[in-house]
Amino acid sequence: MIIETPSKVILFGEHAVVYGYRAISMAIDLTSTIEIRDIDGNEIILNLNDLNKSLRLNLNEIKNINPNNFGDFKYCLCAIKNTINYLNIEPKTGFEINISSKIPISCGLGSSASITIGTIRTVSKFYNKQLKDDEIAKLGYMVEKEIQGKASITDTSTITYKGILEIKNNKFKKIEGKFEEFLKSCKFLIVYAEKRKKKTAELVNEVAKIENKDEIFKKIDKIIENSLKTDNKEDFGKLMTKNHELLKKLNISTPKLDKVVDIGNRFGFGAKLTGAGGGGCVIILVNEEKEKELLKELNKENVKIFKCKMIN
Ligand SMILES: Nc1ncnc2c1ncn2[C@@H]1O[C@H](COP(=O)(O)OP(=O)(O)O)[C@@H](O)[C@H]1O
Ligand SMILES: C[C@@](O)(CCOP(=O)(O)O)CC(=O)O
Ligand SMILES: [Mg+2]
Repeated sequence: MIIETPSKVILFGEHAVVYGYRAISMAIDLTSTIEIRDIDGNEIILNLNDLNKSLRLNLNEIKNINPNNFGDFKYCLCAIKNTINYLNIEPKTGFEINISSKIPISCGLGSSASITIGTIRTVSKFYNKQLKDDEIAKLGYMVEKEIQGKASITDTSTITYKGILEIKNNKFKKIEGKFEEFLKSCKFLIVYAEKRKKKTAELVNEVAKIENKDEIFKKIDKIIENSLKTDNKEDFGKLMTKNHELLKKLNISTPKLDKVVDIGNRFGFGAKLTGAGGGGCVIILVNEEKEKELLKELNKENVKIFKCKMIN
């Protein structure tokens, strides 16, 4: 059995959302693929194809492991463990899981949440249990929280329910109607600017220590309130850039991210870093009249450009 799972991009509100403030996020068509098959014996074999890493463990170990001791395997292992415990089954059949992904790892596009939700769907189906999306999203959120320490439902909910979500107080609402139509008419570019040196967990914990963070988060919340009322790309882009300026005050931007955002401002309607920051990706709202110049400038910067579509 093979299951493909999307990733996400945060349009506004990363970090603030961890503290109950608003965020807007969108599921995108960069996907991870998880394959599961039964094997003889009572083992679990995990192959992380992109990282060239494999792990074998005994089936009866899984229920009590501490995933945080397993490096890059931790999201996948925690998802397997929590799913088996939630389903309340005694696993008897061994299985092998193969993970491969088109989502650049640890750069703000929710690769961890994609792997987590994909693993939960795969393992529950393997045991012939049909989980509802609400159960899958909840299990996924518990995994991100367990590994990150602090987390919001943003990534796991967006990847489970797809489309565009508004998150507030750790609850979500699907964005539909006029604002959805406006967002669908917007062309976004996702630019992988540089490798991120830190994992989301570390960045979330660093932001937690910033004393005036609530003041900054309140300003971000106001930006989102205004963005929800607009149907003008120029205004929307300016709001994205304003959000970026506030993220800089949380010390999660870098000179490279700022440079790409600057190009996004000069040749597009606006731009901001997306996800936990500290490197990784920038999202740019394209001004189609200047798209050629935008791409020309970006191509001078040794970046990778993803033209992603929203998945619903
Ligand atoms: N292709 C993959 N194969 C295996 N594990 C992955 C893969 N992509 C992501 N992960 C897991 O997710 C972690 C990165 O998560 P995180 O730091 O939250 O970054 P992101 O912004 O991409 O979600 C990796 O260290 C690894 O544990
Ligand atoms: C920083 C945060 O708001 C988003 C993190 O996204 P990512 O793992 O960088 O894709 C954390 C969260 O919402 O759990
Ligand atoms: Mg993540």
